[in-house]
Amino acid sequence: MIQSDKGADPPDKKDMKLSTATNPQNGLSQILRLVLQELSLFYGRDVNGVCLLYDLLHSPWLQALLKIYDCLQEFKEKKLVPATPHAQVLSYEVVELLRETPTSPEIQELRQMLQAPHFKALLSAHDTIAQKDFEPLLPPLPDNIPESEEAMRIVCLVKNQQPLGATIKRHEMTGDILVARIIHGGLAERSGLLYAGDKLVEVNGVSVEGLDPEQVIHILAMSRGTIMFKVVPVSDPPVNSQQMVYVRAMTEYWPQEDPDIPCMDAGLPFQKGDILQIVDQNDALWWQARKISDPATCAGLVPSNHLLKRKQREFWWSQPYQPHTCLKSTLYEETFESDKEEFVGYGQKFFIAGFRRSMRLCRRKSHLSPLHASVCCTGSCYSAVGAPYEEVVRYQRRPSDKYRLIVLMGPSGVGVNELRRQLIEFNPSHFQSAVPHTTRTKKSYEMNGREYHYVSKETFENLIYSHRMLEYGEYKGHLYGTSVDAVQTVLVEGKICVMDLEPQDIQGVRTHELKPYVIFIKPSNMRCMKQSRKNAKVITDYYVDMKFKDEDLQEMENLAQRMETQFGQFFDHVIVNDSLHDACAQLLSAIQKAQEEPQWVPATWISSDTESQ
Ligand SMILES: Nc1ncnc2c1ncn2[C@@H]1O[C@H](COP(=O)(O)OP(=O)(O)OP(=O)(O)O)[C@@H](O)[C@H]1O
Repeated sequence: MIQSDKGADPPDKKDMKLSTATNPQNGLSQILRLVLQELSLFYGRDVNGVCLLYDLLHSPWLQALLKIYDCLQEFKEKKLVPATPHAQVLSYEVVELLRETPTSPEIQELRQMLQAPHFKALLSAHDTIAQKDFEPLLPPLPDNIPESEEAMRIVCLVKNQQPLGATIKRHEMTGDILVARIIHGGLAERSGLLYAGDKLVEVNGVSVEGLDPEQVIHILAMSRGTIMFKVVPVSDPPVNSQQMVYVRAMTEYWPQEDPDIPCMDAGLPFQKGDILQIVDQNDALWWQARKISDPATCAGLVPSNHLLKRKQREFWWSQPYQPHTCLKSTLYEETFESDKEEFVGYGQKFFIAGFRRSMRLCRRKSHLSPLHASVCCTGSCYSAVGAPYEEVVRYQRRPSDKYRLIVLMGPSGVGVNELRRQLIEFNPSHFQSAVPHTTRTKKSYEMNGREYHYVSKETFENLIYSHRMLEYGEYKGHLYGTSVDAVQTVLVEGKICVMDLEPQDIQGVRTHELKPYVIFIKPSNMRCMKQSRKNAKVITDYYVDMKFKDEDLQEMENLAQRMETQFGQFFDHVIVNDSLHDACAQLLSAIQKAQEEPQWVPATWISSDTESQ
């Protein structure tokens, strides 16, 4: 026990011995208080810098700092001495006092008690303990530490169900076992005790010298509870100062199928369209990433952009030649020269542009035309060697911004047009289609700019070559298509433009100007489709009122699968069109979210946005 030596000082000396901190004359806090008082006199006047100085000296952090300083000063100046002499003096003085005092039975009893062996033993025990120093006793440093000796670090980690979150490798030249990388969010990283580059010397007391990394991993795998590493720390631990980057996976990746991955168990599998948070790009070949859908888990290894591109290219070259990968339905292959009603929207409550019966058909048929191939295949078809990751950012449309273009996509007959029509009928002042262009001549009952924009073939082709056509096709010798300007006209009016597209046209609309939100309309399973499409009619240009056959439904399902496999990375939302009522409700809600809630969009859309402001 230690205590302050207050009792030893005469009362008049006590004040002097008080710390400068508690002495009201000398304490720093007191000095500061006086300065503040002085300053407060000038505070109201316009003296240069006084207010700033006053505020600074008055700041709570400075006050707190001074308090700590004062406390430390006070503590420093208190003479803390062991209690031993004190206790001895006390017992001696009491005994002396008792001797001098006239004896009485009570004092006699007290004297006996104080002189009793157990009381003496108690005082002696107290003094012995008071003399003890309870600070930990460190062993003396050996005098003969060789200069070449490397500093070691002992690291103990308690292994639970999760992996350690570190990978090891053997140094090519020295054969040392090194920590290759520390996985973000893993046990090793959270401990803050192991770094990439640390040299393993022992694991659980077993020397790793001469062992293969696999043997070391085996030791680790067999260990339960606490694992003790003896490591030679890396001289310069790597610092991850990189910014977090978010990317959309434009391809899929399965670590189990990749023989090149440095550690298969540490790999992160992902699918097209997954949003990944890249947490570490220090390694040129292997990045560390997390799925944003699963942020709590520790990161995993993914190939870097450069490496994945290389892998894609190698895979692409290893595939047999395919002339074109555009998707094409076999549902409609014949042509039927009839003059039947052209607009599906005809005969309804009001006319809706952009619902020409053959619009989707002509686009599908035209994808093999030389004109389309010359424009489309240069860049708009997603090629196998396209960027494997697309950097994305969170985008929240401001109320003053134009609405995002809504793109519906799906296999023939799934209900893309039906849903689009229902949406526009539900609120025609809010949702609208763009008026398409055509090279055919205007009919007597039509109006330029209502059913179509009627233009010459030359004008139409110029629009295509200048990339102002979002989609187009040839049908019965005439060109049909939707231009960027037609979509912009709807958006500028403050309405939501809803259009349908073939998947191969998707790249053309993905611009910062339109910021499209792509909704994939998917068929449900065959059993449900048979039920829900019992009374539905296939819309073709060669049969009227043809019912869906099983083959049609099967074809639809197959095509939907191919679309998802090939273009799934572009889909922002997927709706299964089983019950039309439910699908409409889901569509409305998805569109509302797209316009009002933050969404992941390509980073280039936003940076070009800022530039244009
Ligand atoms: N959920 C549904 N339940 C029942 N019938 C539906 C449903 N969705 C669409 N249909 C019907 O299926 C038929 C085909 O729909 P729609 O014309 O919209 O297909 P599409 O995807 O636009 O394909 P295409 O462009 O080839 O015509 C229409 O008769 C439509 O009313």
